[in-house]
Amino acid sequence: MTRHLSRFENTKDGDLLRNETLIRDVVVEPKNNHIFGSYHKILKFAMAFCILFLFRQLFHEKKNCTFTATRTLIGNYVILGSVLERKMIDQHRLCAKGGDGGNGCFSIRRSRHDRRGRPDGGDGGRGGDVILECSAAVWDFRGLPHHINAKRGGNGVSKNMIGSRGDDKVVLVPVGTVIHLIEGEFPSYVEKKSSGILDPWDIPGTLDFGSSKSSLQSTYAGEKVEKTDNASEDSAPSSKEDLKRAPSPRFSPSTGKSRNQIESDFFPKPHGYSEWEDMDGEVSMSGSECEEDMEEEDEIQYNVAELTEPGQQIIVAQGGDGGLGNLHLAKGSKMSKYPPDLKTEDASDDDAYAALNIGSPGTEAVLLLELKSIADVGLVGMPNAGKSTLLGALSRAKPTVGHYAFTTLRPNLGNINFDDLSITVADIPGLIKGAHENRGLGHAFLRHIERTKVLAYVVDLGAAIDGRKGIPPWEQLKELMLELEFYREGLSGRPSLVVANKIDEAGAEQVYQELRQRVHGVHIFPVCAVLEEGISELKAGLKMLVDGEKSPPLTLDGIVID
Ligand SMILES: Nc1nc2c(ncn2[C@@H]2O[C@H](COP(=O)(O)OP(=O)(O)OP(=O)(O)O)[C@@H](O)[C@H]2O)c(=O)[nH]1
Repeated sequence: MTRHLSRFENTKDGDLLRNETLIRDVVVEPKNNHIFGSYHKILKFAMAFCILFLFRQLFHEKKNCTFTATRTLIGNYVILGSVLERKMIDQHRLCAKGGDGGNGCFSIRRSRHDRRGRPDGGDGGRGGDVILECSAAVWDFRGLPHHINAKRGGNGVSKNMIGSRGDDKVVLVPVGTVIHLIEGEFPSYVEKKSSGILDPWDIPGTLDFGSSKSSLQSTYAGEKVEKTDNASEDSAPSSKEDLKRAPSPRFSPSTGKSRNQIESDFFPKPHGYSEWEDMDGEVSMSGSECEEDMEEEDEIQYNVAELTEPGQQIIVAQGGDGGLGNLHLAKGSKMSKYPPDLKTEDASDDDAYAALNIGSPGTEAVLLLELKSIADVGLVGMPNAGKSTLLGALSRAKPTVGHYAFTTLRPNLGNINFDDLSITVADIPGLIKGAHENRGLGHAFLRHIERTKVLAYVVDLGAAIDGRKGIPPWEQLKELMLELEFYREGLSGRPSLVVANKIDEAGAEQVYQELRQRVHGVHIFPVCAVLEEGISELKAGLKMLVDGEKSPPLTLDGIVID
């Protein structure tokens, strides 16, 4: 599937953000390693119980009971499996908080030769980041917690020892996760992991901003990615070196001054270094300006980032910087005199000192995660049209098939392999009239169609024959198209073909002939998904469309209805 992702990279939704950021060792959340984590736990438990029971019976040489126990074991597994199969969770609200930075240490090292002593307090370690990692092992957002907090950095210690860095929290999310920002800081892509020993002072960057907001382009994993237009337009340091020198602008609760302001009081700015001026300007805005910004941030910012490739990582909440130990505070600052003469130092300096000594809080973000499946072909049809059966016939996928509507509750993916190409096909839950108003499975269905390149409309030829109360295939087509258009204009205009399914049913041949007369332009493929008839022709038709060959699409004008 990875190979096809690049096809979406230039779509409006597919614009990616990236950042130059180093990342450290990570602790993977074991809970999310499998979509049905809890489901499998229960099954394992049931299996273990039954196996124990089996051994007990064997031990007592009761063969009849052994047979009963085996049957119970299989029965339990099947029943639990079907009961616990639940609806896909493809939307998730997440509150992420980066770990706070550790506090700097205040320590004076005295010796026989140096009675006055020297400062040797180490700095606090950085807090951990909250990272979302794209993984093919995860199907939906099941098991993903709503609140994720990364670990706090360790406090600095004497003998100039830096506090330990807080552990990152890495959670796995499925391929095709789109991130919307409700509140907080913009996420930033992790470009590469550092292999060496970690620097607790290493500050991951925010977004990589260039001179022109819309023309900014960079590479991620060998592919070109673009920053979305709605990304933040603030100025920020351009290189990692600058980022190290310019700590993130945060406010100190004790002094009311920003961390930048305090640090610039203590450490003189390098001559001609304009970024400091910019950063200061940004931080020292008036209260009313801050409030305005806060109000703006309350609105949801859609599609700030998306994860489309396994292994991609994004920092959604950054750890706070560690506080300075007294060794660093003394160096290069006004406080070169040590220990400080508390009588002569003024109170504001004390406050400022305390503010620098305390680690910064980690950033917080409230996000809305949304899953949009990525496939080359989307099978679109009314419930019971035979989409799941068709997917099984086209690929080796084994989706659930049932003679009742809404058997499919989540998109199933399958691959059609050709010598030179592999096509991903998604069987999407059935669509009913009013789906755009969230009827039936509504948006849960339509969302997944947005990402497919080619649409295969699956119609049931037997729906209205022999006095059945179903909808004739041409009307099915019209309703499907209207629902797509109501949901998002232009969605139905993608390359498409029509699959006339259930041709094996009595009277279906006449319906097929009528369908051909009523629907013009688009290619129609008669198939019997159950018996796998007409499948090879359909595969060839899909390949042609995915390859980008021109073919007349289905249009509303091309459908004739009485
Ligand atoms: N006679 C006949 N029946 C078929 C054919 N294809 C599918 N069916 C039957 O139609 C019923 C519905 O099939 P599904 O594949 O579950 O249909 P679906 O479109 O995935 O249904 P939803 O999950 O509700 O969207 C099942 O009973 C299938 O056996 C076909 O080619 N011929």
